[in-house]
Amino acid sequence: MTNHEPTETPVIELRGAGLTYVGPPPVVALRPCDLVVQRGEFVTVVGPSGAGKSTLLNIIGLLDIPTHGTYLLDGHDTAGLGDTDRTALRGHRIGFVFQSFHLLPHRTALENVALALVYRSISHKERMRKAREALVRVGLEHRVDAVPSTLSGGERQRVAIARAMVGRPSLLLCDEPTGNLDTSTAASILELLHVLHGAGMTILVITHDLTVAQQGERTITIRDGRLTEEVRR
Ligand SMILES: Nc1ncnc2c1ncn2[C@@H]1O[C@H](COP(=O)(O)OP(=O)(O)OP(=O)(O)O)[C@@H](O)[C@H]1O
Repeated sequence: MTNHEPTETPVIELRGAGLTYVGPPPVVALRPCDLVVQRGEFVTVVGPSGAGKSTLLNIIGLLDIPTHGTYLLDGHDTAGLGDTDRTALRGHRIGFVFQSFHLLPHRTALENVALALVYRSISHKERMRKAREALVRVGLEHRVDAVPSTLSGGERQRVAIARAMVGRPSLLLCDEPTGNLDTSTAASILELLHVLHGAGMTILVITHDLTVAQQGERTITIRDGRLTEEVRR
C-alpha cells in the first residue's frame, strides 16, 4: 500500500457535505458525509442505482454545490466561488473520464486531447506537443490522427483518459470508466489507471461494478445517500 503523507493538503476534503434537492418533495440525495482523499490515492466508490453516486461525483467535480457542509479541493474552499472561478478550478484541477467517452466526433484523437488545453495560455504548437505526449502515455501514438468512429471502444476511452490527463490535474475523476467496454478491454483500461496511479496520479472511480471497485486501494460504499463501509487493501 502506498505511504500517504498525512500532513499534506488532501486533494479532496468533504466535511459534513451533503445535498438535498428542495423538491417538492425534498429528496436527500447525499446525507452529510466526510471524505478525505490524499494525494496519490486510488479510491473507488461503489453503490447501487439511486444510491447517490452521481450526486457525490457532481459535488467532487464542482458540477453541483452541496447544500450542507464544506468541500475543499486541493485546500481551496469551494463554497462561495462564482461560476468563473469554479469553472477555472475545475478545468485546472480535475480530469473527467466518463462511461460514454464524450469525444468530439469530427476531431482527431490529437485534436480532442489538445482541445482540453485551449484555455491555457500556451501556444498551439505546445498544445499539440503535450497532446501527443499524453496519447503516447496511453499507448495510442499510432492512432493520433484517427477520428473517434474509427477507434475501438477501448481506444476511445484511452483518448478520453489522455484528454483528462493532459492538463496535469490533481484528480482523475472517473464515472463508470469501463461501463461501455467488454471484459478484456475493461481490464486493459483498469490496468492503465493502475499505471497512472503508479506514476503518482490521484484517482477516484465511481461505479456500480464490484469488480471495478476492487481495483481501488480503498473502497467506500454508498447506500441510500450515505457513505458507509470502507475497505482498505
Ligand atoms: N434533480 C433531482 N431532483 C430530485 N431528486 C434527484 C435529482 N437528481 C437525483 N435525484 C435523486 O437523488 C438520489 C440519488 O441520485 P443519484 O443520481 O446520485 O444516484 P446514482 O447512485 O448515481 O444512480 P445511478 O447509478 O442510477 O445513476 C436518487 O433518489 C435520485 O432519484
